[in-house]
Amino acid sequence: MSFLDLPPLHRAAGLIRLPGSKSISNRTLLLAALAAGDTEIHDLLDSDDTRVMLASLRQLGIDIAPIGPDSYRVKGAGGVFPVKEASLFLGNAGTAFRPLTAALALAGGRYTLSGVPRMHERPIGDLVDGLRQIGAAVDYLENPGYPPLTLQPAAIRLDRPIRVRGDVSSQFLTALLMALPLSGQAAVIEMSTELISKPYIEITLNLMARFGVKVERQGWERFSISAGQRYRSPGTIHVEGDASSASYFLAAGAIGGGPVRVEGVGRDSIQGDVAFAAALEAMGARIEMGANWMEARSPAHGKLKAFDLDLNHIPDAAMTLAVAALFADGPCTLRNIASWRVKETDRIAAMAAELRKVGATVEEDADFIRVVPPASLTPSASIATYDDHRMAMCLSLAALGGVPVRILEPECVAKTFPDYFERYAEVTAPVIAIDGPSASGKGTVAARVATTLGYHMLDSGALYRLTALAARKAGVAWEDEAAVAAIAAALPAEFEGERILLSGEEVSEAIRSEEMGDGASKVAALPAVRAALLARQRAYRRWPGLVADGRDMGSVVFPWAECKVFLTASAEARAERRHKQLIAKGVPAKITPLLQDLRERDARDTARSVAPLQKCAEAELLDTSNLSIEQAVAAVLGCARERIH
Ligand SMILES: Nc1ncnc2c1ncn2[C@@H]1O[C@H](COP(=O)(O)OP(=O)(O)OP(=O)(O)O)[C@@H](O)[C@H]1O
Ligand SMILES: Nc1ccn([C@H]2C[C@H](O)[C@@H](COP(=O)(O)O)O2)c(=O)n1
Repeated sequence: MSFLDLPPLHRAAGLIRLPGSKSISNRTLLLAALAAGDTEIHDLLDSDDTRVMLASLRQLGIDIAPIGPDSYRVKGAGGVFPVKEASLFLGNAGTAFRPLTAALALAGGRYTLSGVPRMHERPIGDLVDGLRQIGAAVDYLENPGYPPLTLQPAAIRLDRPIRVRGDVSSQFLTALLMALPLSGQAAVIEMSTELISKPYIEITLNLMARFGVKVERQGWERFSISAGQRYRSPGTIHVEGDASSASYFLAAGAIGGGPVRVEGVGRDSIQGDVAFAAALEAMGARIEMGANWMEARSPAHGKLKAFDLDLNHIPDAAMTLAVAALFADGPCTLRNIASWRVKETDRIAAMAAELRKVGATVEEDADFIRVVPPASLTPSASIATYDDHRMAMCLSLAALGGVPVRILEPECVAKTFPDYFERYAEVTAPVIAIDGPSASGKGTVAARVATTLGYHMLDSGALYRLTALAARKAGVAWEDEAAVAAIAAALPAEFEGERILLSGEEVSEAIRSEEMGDGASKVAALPAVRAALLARQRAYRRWPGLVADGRDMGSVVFPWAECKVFLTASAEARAERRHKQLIAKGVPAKITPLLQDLRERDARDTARSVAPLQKCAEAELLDTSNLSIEQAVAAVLGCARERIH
């Protein structure tokens, strides 16, 4: 069985650009396919569930072309699927299965829809009942009330309101709402029970409106669509970041100190799960929010507070609260979450079982769960994930209790967040940032510290040197900001141990020349080049930790680094070191021009407008003019031991 061992984590701080929202991605794909005209969709989520929807729509004859990273052009079929007979396999993607069932029931073709075994255990009877009321020919292929399904052409009549239950899944209502405009007739849906997860219906109505179809809503009991409304492409749609995925990072910030900032959702979001931030705030976490971002930090004093909340409106993000409860100052109760029982797994039972493994006392019932946090978490729990992405992501937060945690079958996160664990490491792995001027010994010291601690290493100067070399090879002037930035953004560089490759060619020595050092300093002064290399540098932050050396590691790239060192030495000592280094390599060199060159480089690196070389207030100053390498290494290790838990 596959597994991932998370190390004990003590702190979370950093910045995450969220993947696209699953709910918005799959709704938008379907609406774009049903609309008249072409739609460009940008920032689409790339995950198992969206791949299922893309593949199904293509199978149904919809022309969908990639036009860039996470961007597609969908040629709308104007409400008529070109393919009239198909057998679709929809995995465990509820956001594909339910809406496609309704849309295909009105499409006048012969279709079968099936999924993985768990999908065949997830109820769909309420939706089928609703479709049958309007004359749709939908039949169960195995067990009544559950997929797989078969659909046949039928005459659709909308002469009476459709009565549908809303207390098992709001996706049934979403599916009907999105499909009914295909009939061209006036349609009315009346809820026969209380509707759960209302914010998901708001997403549906919002997106339908963007595609030109207006739904009149009377409370949450009755929905009307007037006759003759057709989907029309809005032209371009940008998918927001996923608010449910944001919950793991916000919780990490609330548990592990923070700040953890997520970009892609914020105050202007159409997703109900942004309300998760309010629940964290109720626990005492400090939350800040902008139009398109949210940020969480631990309470100013003491632990997170216990809670007793009705979480019906945020069923997915509520799972994250169940794990945050491990860090609360008392028992926490999550109410009105019966829908958890029919999700990817029975999430109430699964959550209870796994929280017990890390030491919590858990009480569960049909629609609530109560978590009593332990005094300290049980180390080395093996967490089962039930082929449920959210179980894996939520339970990863337990490691923030300073205990190792094993996540079994971690690949299940691919359903909505394929690189979740890499991103989680980017806010939780400890960082030692070593900045300083040229030839101060940063690289030498950083490499030895990394080896001693078993940490990863980032030589950020090498990226600027590689950019300068790549520009030279491409005949691009080092002053040409836009062209050099384009090179930096797509830098074909690989690091294989000591070997550095550019487009497959070894350049380990070539980038170390004084000329490339000078070129690096010049391209590094260009803001667009620095911006192009920022995310790439941050991606080096991996468990168990990172030692990063450069000029702006502590100030810009890793401002959250636990341990920051400003390593320096007098210009004379540095010129002498560089001289020795070059002579040892058999490169002829003279002290005076080296000293002159170092001073010029210092001046340029210090005076530039973006990310200048400077000592941050919180960085430890280490002057190595009169220190041996061993003494310098010992000093940095001392700082790391003191500042990293
Ligand atoms: N106390 C010391 N600490 C670190 N390095 C030292 C020390 N004394 C001598 N050196 C030597 O100084 C030389 C320059 O070190 P290094 O290349 O690590 O510097 P750097 O700051 O990374 O330079 P650059 O920024 O130009 O890459 C190396 O040959 C190293 O062995
Ligand atoms: N984080 C960094 C790293 C390097 N640079 C620039 C400035 C240096 O002159 C040049 C080469 O770096 P070195 O290999 O000597 O460490 O790259 C920077 O601006 N920011």
